[in-house]
Amino acid sequence: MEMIKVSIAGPRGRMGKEAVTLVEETNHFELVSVIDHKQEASAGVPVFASLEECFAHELPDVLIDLTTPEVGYTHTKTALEHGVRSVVGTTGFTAEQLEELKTLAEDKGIGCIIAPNFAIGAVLMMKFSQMASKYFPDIEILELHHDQKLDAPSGTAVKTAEMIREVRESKEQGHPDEKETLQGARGAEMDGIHIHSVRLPGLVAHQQVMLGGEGELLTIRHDSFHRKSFMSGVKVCVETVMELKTLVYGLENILE
Ligand SMILES: NC(=O)C1=CN([C@@H]2O[C@H](COP(=O)(O)OP(=O)(O)OC[C@H]3O[C@@H](n4cnc5c(N)ncnc54)[C@H](OP(=O)(O)O)[C@@H]3O)[C@@H](O)[C@H]2O)C=CC1
Ligand SMILES: O=C(O)C1=N[C@H](C(=O)O)C[C@H](O)C1
Repeated sequence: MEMIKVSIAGPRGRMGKEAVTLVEETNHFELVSVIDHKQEASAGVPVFASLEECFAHELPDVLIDLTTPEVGYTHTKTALEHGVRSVVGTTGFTAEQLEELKTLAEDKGIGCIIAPNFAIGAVLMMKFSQMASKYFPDIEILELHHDQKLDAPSGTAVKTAEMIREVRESKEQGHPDEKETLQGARGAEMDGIHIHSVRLPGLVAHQQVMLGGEGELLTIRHDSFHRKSFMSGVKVCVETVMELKTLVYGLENILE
């Protein structure tokens, strides 16, 4: 297999550290640089304070971005403008930003993968929920994460609701006259699906999709107990993005 040169943005972060280890331990990946705005990372490769400085030094084949919503969007855009493929785990992008980045990837004719969840089990949980929603259209999503997470709802919860929207008629759920006596009690809402976000120390990344029917409840749940759970997905994305000429949003679209 041909060697793939990789740069990682956010190498000191919870996900970034795991990604550095993954790239270092994969024979056909080579870590060529990291981007750390505080230049505190010790990765044994050049550390750049910005993506522009990094690209001026050497263009990698693939940028892995694991930063924050604003930084991740800017990095992905900058990478595409420089003709560099990106694998983006960072969540919190708007639909408009995704559309803009897709147009840019296609204009440049290069690959980009934005995957709100790299865990294979989480992708299956989303697919199973999509399948089940045809039979149980009343759905509430409960996502639970560590208390350092910046975005709510999680990218996974948003993606789950989007996938369900592809196969389920729009639906008002709950009593038509229901009123919140405490704002937020019914959570956020996407296409009638209510999304509830829990943030607590001790949690990693968890999601439970509850589908209610007459006299029954189907619960589909996934738990990531360790961030290693995301790394096989990152590896597949780095390999696959080399072959793409467009932006793919969601790991489910590249798994066989
Ligand atoms: N797709 C998936 O499967 C997963 C996605 N995620 C997503 O990945 C992202 C990162 O999560 P996580 O690792 O937990 O977060 P962390 O806060 O642990 O890591 C983010 C890192 O990015 C750094 N950073 C911020 N700005 C810049 C910049 N301009 N240049 C370089 N680095 C920068 C931060 O540094 P500092 O703190 O010093 O500012 C920090 O080290 C989030 O959006 C999260 O939702 C998380 C898990 C799985
Ligand atoms: O911030 C996290 O931790 C995670 N973020 C992603 C999301 O927003 O869905 C993926 C996973 O849930 C962990």
